[in-house]
Amino acid sequence: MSTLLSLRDIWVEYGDRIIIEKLDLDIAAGSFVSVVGPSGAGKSSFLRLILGQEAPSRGTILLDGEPLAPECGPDRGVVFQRYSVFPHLSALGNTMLGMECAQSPFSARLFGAARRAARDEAAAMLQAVGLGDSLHLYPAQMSGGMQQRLAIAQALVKRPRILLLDEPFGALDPGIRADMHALIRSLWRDYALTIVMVTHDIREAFTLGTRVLALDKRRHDPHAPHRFGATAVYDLQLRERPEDHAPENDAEAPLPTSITID
Ligand SMILES: Nc1ncnc2c1ncn2[C@@H]1O[C@H](COP(=O)(O)OP(=O)(O)OP(=O)(O)O)[C@@H](O)[C@H]1O
Repeated sequence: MSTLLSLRDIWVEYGDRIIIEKLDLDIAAGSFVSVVGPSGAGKSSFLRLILGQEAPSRGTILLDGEPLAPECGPDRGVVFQRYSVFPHLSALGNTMLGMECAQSPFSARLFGAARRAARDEAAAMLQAVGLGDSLHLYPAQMSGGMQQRLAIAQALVKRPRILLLDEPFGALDPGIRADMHALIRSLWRDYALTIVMVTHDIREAFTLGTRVLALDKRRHDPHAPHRFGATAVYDLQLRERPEDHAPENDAEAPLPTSITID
C-alpha cells in the first residue's frame, strides 16, 4: 500500500513542556490506525496535527509527499466523542451545512439546482449511516448513537480521504458500540478511507485497526514530568488489508496474548 501521510521527527512543545517528541511514522493509504496510550500522552494532539489544527513545533508532515497545509482541508474529516452536531438544525440540515460552507463560504447557503444536489447527497449519506428514516429529526430527538451516526455523516459528506476519530464511541452503550463498529468498518471499505482513531478501549483498538500505535513516554523524569514527551512505543501491524479483518462479531476478535517491545 502506498504511503499517504509521513511524519518526520515531529515534536509538539508548549513552552518548556514537551508533549510529543521525535515521532517518525508513515501511514499507508487505506489503513485503519488505532491510537492508544495513557491519558495526557498526546493522542488528541497527534490527531490535531494530522487535521492541520495545530502545527508541530519541529518536524515535517507530508500528505502525498507534499507538506501538509496548515489548516483543516476537505481531505480530512473528524468526529469527536461528544456530539459535534448543531442542535438547531435537522439531520439533513446538519449534513448539508458542511457542503454549503465549502461551496458558499460567505453565506453558507446554496440555491436552486446546487441546493437540490446537496440535499440529495446529504440524504444519501444519511441513508449510508443508517439515518435514512430520520432526515427531519433534530439532535434532541435522537439517541447518542444516532447523533454519532449524524456526526459521521457530517464528516463523510465532504468526501475526505482521511477520517480522524477521537474516541468516537466512548460515550455509547456496549450494544450501540458494536453497531457503530460494524458501521465504521463498512464505511471504511465502501469509501476507501484511511482512518486514524484514538480510543481508550484496547479491544476496540485491536478489533477495528489494521495497525495499533501506542503513544507514551520512553523516558520519565520524576522531578520534571514534562521534560520528555511521548512517542510511538509500540507500533503493531495487525493485518494488511480490510478483507483480512477480524470477525464482525467483536466478542470473537482475538486479543494478543503478548506484546514485544522493540
Ligand atoms: N494548547 C495547549 N497548551 C498547553 N498544553 C496543552 C495544550 N493542548 C494540550 N496540552 C497538554 O498536552 C498534553 C496532551 O494532551 P492531549 O489532549 O493530546 O492528551 P490525550 O492523550 O489525548 O489525553 P486524554 O486521553 O486524557 O484525552 C496534556 O498534558 C495537555 O494538558
